[in-house]
Amino acid sequence: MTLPNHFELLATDGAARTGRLTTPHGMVRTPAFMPVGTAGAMKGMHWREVREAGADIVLGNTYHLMLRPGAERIAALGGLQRFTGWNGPMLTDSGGFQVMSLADLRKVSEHAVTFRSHIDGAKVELSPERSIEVQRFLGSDIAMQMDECVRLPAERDDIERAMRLSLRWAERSKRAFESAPDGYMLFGIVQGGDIPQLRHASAQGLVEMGFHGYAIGGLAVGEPQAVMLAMIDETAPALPTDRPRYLMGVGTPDDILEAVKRGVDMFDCVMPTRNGRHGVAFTRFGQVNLRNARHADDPRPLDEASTWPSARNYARAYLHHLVKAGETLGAMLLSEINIAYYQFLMQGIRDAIAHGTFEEFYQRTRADWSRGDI
Ligand SMILES: CNc1nc2cc3c(=O)[nH]c(N)nc3c(CCO)c2[nH]1
Repeated sequence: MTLPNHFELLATDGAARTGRLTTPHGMVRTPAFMPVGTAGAMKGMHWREVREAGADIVLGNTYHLMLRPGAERIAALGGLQRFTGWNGPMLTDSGGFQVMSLADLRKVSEHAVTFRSHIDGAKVELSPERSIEVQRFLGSDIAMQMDECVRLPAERDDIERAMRLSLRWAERSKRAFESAPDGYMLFGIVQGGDIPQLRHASAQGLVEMGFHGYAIGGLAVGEPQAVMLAMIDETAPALPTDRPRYLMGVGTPDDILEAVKRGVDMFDCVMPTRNGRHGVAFTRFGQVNLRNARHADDPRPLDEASTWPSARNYARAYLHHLVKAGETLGAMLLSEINIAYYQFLMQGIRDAIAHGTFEEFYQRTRADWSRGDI
């Protein structure tokens, strides 16, 4: 059964696309970068700054929120937007990936994944039906199917087993989602590791079921960038052109530029805030590690032409001091500077595709990154 389409393609330039995704809590301009607010907060930032930086949509996690404070509790308090104060679109991941990377004693069966909470050791079962129920309680605008993501490198048998399980879980997730009100969306997730035939089989299976959008999963799990890009080349063309494509967990600015060039519309990654907390800034001219002693006497801001005040108004010497002193303000400033840079990059990408100048944008942006004189 085909699901309604809330995505509108506005322009294409080669395989790159720019569009608009309408959700119950607002519009999402694509290509979009979704900052990751895992446990209902953007670490080190106010939502006001996330919005001002240009983010239309943020990501939350079923795994974390169902364990603490609890999905039913968030529903009773009005849902994620009311609970957190972020009043825009939200996407929630289904939990399978986080179980495999965070929980203890986890076990995957046909029915569900079972695990012990990393918070209090309680035994938890997460089935496709429970994952969808949690995402409905959270009230997220875009829910993800429950899937199993295999880290790479992996044996073909294991990749195929997880891909076929994920297809069966896609079916169950879709059935559990059917009662959702109009406008709320469910995305399927393509698996298949680094094996083209399995990627095609997974994409075909999901498209036959029909979803509001399609994620490319099972990547950014340890494989070289070349393998990730090759799998996007195999998968994107197998997905409908009129529906959004979301590359999960990606990535660096370079990863994003390469994936947009191959037809990807949505991204999420913890890197901007995580690297910010570790003293690394993303700028138009590449990454700057403020922990490095070479910044100790440097009065220059990170980028005097930046659209983001904190990137223009603070000396590198001060940022270096804050980072070395472990001052909270250091993590806060670098988190907002990095989120702002990622959104600046996405705005540049959207404008370039809309004007048919993506190739020039791609070349100039990559040249700026490698200037190295920063
Ligand atoms: C950082 N790399 C990464 N690869 C991913 C791959 C997957 C995946 O295959 N499935 C699901 N449900 N989530 C994924 C996530 C979490 C998204 O932030 C990933 N994150």
